[in-house]
Amino acid sequence: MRMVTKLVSKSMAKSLHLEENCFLEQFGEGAALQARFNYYPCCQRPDSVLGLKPHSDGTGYTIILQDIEGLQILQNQQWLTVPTVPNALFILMGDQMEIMTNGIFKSPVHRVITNKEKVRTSIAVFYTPEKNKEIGPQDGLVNEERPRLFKHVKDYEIIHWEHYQRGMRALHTAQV
Ligand SMILES: O=C(O)CCC(=O)C(=O)O
Ligand SMILES: [Fe+2]
Repeated sequence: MRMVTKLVSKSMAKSLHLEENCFLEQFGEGAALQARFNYYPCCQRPDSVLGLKPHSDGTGYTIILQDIEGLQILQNQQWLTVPTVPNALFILMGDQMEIMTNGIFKSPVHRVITNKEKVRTSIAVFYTPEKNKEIGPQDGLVNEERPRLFKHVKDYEIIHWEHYQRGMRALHTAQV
């Protein structure tokens, strides 16, 4: 998984014409990788029961492997289903990547719906900056055309969790 995060972090930096290690440096040597194994049983009332409530992740980003469809992303007030691609990992931006890219990569609200016939399992690996490490918009992404949108933050996932439990987003707390 470390290798995946190195590859993904470098690729994202390159795609924004930044020095390839800049995000890895923000995450720090002690960046956390935590895996959550999700099991969604069949549900007789998928019309009224969700597998996971709408939320954004407080991570840098989250690496997801899913066996069947169920994960949905909110875009323009519409829920879009993330397709299952065999042997593919799905990389979902978290709030801290939105902060580091000064709003260029968006951390989407997502949810999991339930299914009458099929059990669903997924593995979510949460990649989060090192404890006590300050992160913020990357220098090359703040300029006259794109003013700074976010402050520097530290241990953002704590405030994110407090908001999550109340069904709220925390990203506004990092806005300038
Ligand atoms: O089960 C999934 O596909 C996504 C899980 C998720 O969004 C989460 O654990 O934060
Ligand atoms: Fe999530």
